[in-house]
Amino acid sequence: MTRPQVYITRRIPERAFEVLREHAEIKVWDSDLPVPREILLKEVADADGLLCLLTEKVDAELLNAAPRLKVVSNMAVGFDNIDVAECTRRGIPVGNTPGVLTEATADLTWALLLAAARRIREAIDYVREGRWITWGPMLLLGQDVYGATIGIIGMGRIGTAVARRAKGFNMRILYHDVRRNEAAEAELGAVFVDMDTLLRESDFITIHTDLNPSTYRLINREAFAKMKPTAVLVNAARGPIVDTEALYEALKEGRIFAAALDVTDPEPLPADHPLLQLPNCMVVPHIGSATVTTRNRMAEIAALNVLAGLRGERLPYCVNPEVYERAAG
Ligand SMILES: NC(=O)C1=CN([C@@H]2O[C@H](COP(=O)(O)OP(=O)(O)OC[C@H]3O[C@@H](n4cnc5c(N)ncnc54)[C@H](OP(=O)(O)O)[C@@H]3O)[C@@H](O)[C@H]2O)C=CC1
Ligand SMILES: O=CC(=O)O
Repeated sequence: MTRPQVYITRRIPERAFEVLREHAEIKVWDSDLPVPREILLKEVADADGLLCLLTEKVDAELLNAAPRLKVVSNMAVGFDNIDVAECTRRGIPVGNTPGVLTEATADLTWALLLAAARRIREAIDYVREGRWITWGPMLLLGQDVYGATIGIIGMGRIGTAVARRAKGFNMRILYHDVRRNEAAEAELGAVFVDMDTLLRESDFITIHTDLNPSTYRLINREAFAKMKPTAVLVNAARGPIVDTEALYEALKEGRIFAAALDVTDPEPLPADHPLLQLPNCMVVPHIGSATVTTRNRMAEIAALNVLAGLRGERLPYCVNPEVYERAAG
């Protein structure tokens, strides 16, 4: 019997190969850089399973090029790179990797929040550039975190994990979401507010929604105009949720205190982008889930999703479960 073919679009942790090797022929784009689109379109021609990353666009063109595809498995929790409706229409289940990256991403969010509040990037540059002459009463003054107000946009898994950490800093926790999260309210004393209140009252604003039509450029000029001049914005979700030009203006003109971004629009941000010239902006290269343990777990789940799809079983983590209703109906 011929074994199913799986295409993996990048060098990923070995754990994925351990899960799949016995059951499928694996072909991998064995590089740390994304597979060029034209190669990807050729490679999926005989693929039964696709294990991809958030850098690959899975759209009708790709699906047309992959007539045998039985499963698309994203090694990420976010799946805005995938045309899920189109996959569903074709009866293809789509998998993602929720939960296992929640704590790592919340940790990174807090690393950014603290670093932006206390101007750590500027402070490191200051020392490295030999400008450190003496202790300075007015040197590199930042914002207090302990006891401040945090506004969390998107109180899902990662938003809630960020709020748990905020409890340890004795913060007042505001949040906004499309629906209330009563569990987070009961556990953490988080208070559900409208966006206006969150923007006006928060000292720290962190973003943890998925990217969807309702969150695209949710943080725009109007939103920045409502924030405190001392506010710190952290985006650890998706770049296009923030209007980059509006952010640049707000930072440049001192309408907010600082921003720290794990994700950008465009992504990657070119090295000569004006945002990178601003002392009150800190950018890291989309490393929210980048710990050894977390990436191993993500690889494992992504592989288990592929395996289930190849076997015609329900994916352990499926973003379009309606695909099974269609199949049953
Ligand atoms: N920087 C990084 O490396 C990482 C980034 N991410 C990003 O973080 C996102 C969140 O992950 P996770 O917490 O696991 O996902 P969840 O689905 O648990 O949380 C997202 C929350 O955002 C809510 N939401 C959706 N639209 C809006 C809106 N317009 N206004 C307010 N809230 C909204 C969702 O509500 P509802 O469920 O009702 O739609 C949900 O409660 C991912 O989609 C991904 O894009 C994730 C991991 C790592
Ligand atoms: O951005 C990362 C993800 O898992 O989504």
